[in-house]
Amino acid sequence: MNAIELQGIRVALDGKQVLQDIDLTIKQGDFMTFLGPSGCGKTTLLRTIAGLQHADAGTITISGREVANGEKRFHMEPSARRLSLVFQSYALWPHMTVFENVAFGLQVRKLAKADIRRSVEAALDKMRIAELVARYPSELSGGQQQRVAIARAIVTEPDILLLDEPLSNLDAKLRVEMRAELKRLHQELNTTVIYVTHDQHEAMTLSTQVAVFFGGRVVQLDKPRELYKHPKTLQVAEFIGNGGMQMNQLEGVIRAGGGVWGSHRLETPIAVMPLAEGDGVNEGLEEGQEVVLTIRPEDIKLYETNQAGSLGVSVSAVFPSGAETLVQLDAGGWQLMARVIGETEYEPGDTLFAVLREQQMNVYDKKTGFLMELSYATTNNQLGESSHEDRLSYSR
Ligand SMILES: Nc1ncnc2c1ncn2[C@@H]1O[C@H](COP(=O)(O)OP(=O)(O)OP(=O)(O)O)[C@@H](O)[C@H]1O
Repeated sequence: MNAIELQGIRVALDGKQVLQDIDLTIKQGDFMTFLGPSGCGKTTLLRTIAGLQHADAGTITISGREVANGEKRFHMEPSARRLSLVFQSYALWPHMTVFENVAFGLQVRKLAKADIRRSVEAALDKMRIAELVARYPSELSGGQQQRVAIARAIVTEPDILLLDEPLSNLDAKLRVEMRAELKRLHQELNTTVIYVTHDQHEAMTLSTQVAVFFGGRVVQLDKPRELYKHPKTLQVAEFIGNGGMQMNQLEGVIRAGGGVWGSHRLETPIAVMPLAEGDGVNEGLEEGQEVVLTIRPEDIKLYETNQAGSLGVSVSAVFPSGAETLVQLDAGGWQLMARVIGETEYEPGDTLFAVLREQQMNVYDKKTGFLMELSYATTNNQLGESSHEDRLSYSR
């Protein structure tokens, strides 16, 4: 059974449409992340699922039960939806001990004292903070407070756990630690989790599914790996490419018999991809169509000797970081970043040969921003065997 189904959800706040026709299915046991820039509606959708915000239109079904219907003005109380919400601010009660904070939700339900104690201890154990049981929030670090907030959310054994940027108030080291804790917790509890963040790393490392939001719409729903490999629009590619996950962008143009990349403002193209023809392949391409190609640094391989289809480049800067080295390259005036595992001996000014792995390139229509499905005439891992003479050259 699906844990949550959203159909046609619309929400306006202060006369402004904040969510527009959201359709989304979240499966039981998924770790679904709502990812997107600030103000795109992630929190509003989370609050709408929780029942803290009413949908103007659309339906929400949780575990097969309709909990909201905008058209019918039906909105089930948040407490009846069997879900728990953890906010960015931990919102612990300062005058209560850790035990009392975590026990509160169970006391409201008037459970037996012995059962409450057992459940609270189990939740604190899961969050690895059993020893803090008698402390007050003011005696806890930020990370410990967030663990208490999560213990409080899981103690009621909700079907669904909603987490709104729960790590954003923590320092970098604690964030990494808590990320691992959340992953472990999800695997252990097998609860459906919805997680809001604008941090791509968090989304990639934690989620089973990611919904990318822009302007109140879900623009892509995918597994993290797919999202990383094939962003459906240039906007998504650029967003995913921020935050340390660099993405190279090259402008190009479609010419008869080939796609020409990185050449838009250059006399000589830095790369030409022979496009396959016939049987409807690559139909609809227009001569002169402007495109943007993206390729990740790890998909550019560097060689010291000339390779078939390689590109002559010069090293403009080297950024070692221990496990890997980023090498900035100048390709005929175009800057590219390549990632090399470990350390390198390369130095600025060195001449190298770069091979762009064609299967890992994404090509977008510059006008619409949508990913294009292109088939190339060569399927080897390199640029193709085209010699420089074969390349279609044109001037600015
Ligand atoms: N109570 C409100 N009244 C009016 N507009 C609101 C209200 N709450 C949010 N908004 C607007 O709705 C839009 C979506 O806000 P929301 O908080 O859902 O975005 P978000 O993607 O979660 O952003 P962030 O990552 O900054 O929290 C924003 O433009 C915001 O200004």
